[in-house]
Amino acid sequence: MMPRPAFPVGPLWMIGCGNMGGAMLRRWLDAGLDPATVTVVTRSGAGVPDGIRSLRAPPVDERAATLVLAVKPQQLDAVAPMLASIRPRLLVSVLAGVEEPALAGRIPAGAVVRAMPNLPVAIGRGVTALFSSSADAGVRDAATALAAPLGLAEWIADEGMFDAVTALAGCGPGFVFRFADALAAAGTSLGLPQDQARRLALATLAGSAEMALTADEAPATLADRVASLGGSTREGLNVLDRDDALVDLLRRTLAASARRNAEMAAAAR
Ligand SMILES: NC(=O)C1=CN([C@@H]2O[C@H](COP(=O)(O)OP(=O)(O)OC[C@H]3O[C@@H](n4cnc5c(N)ncnc54)[C@H](O)[C@@H]3O)[C@@H](O)[C@H]2O)C=CC1
Ligand SMILES: O=C(O)[C@@H]1CCC=N1
Repeated sequence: MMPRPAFPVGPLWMIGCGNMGGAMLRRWLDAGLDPATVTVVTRSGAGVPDGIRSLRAPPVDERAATLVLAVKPQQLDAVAPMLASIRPRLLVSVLAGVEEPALAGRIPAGAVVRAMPNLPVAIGRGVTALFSSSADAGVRDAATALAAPLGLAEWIADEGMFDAVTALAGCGPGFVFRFADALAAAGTSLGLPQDQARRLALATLAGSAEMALTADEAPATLADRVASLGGSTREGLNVLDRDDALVDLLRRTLAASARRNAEMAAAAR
């Protein structure tokens, strides 16, 4: 296995540390990020990992080399003024929708990287999409080094694709968790005890995903392998496939999320 790239040299400040910031930071610390180089700035002080300096305003005793912005898009204008004179080498924003010029215009930095992580980064099995208009190799290496311990990291060439990537991978775990519940509920409706149905649903999802990730064949081929001719899986697949029911449902699901990302982008322009 390739050695993981080293974390960028500190100090690293994280602004906002809720569901996503907290998941990323905990994973970075597990992966060897030096806690002494990290400062978290939040409104409430809640949710900051033990052993990390937690403040309500940016520190005055150091300058951030890397600034990770992890507040909600709607909170950007509340935090931007206190960050406007920091001028970090690298600003990494995980804000859905909010575009690079909107970030650079509010928080001057050597370079801006948009990152779109998802919740499984907490266990190092997430997806992080990255975009920057900067071609600087140092900037790209630093962002890649931050994303690598979180799971799969992919650079996106066109910022216009970022709302789509966000809908698929950023929001995706929410849809998968909902699917897991629906699969379990469907099992319960056939008579299985609720806790057993949930265990079976989650293990089935995990095993199928792992198998699809490592298989040489496409998921469609794997589905055909489950569906024996004249058997019961085919009957079930016929329900999902009729009039492209599942594909259509997911198309509308992702389109709704992408639309909301575009609205948040427009609000921040
Ligand atoms: N939750 C998720 O799965 C994902 C979230 N994101 C992005 O991550 C960002 C954060 O989302 P969540 O973590 O879910 O939200 P959250 O509400 O859990 O966390 C927000 C954090 O910002 C802090 N905050 C709010 N106002 C502040 C202020 N004025 N000054 C300092 N800190 C302040 C809060 O104290 C909290 O720590 C969003 O921009 C979202 O688009 C991106 C990908 C996935
Ligand atoms: O729901 C949201 O707006 C964020 C973006 C991706 C996942 N959560």
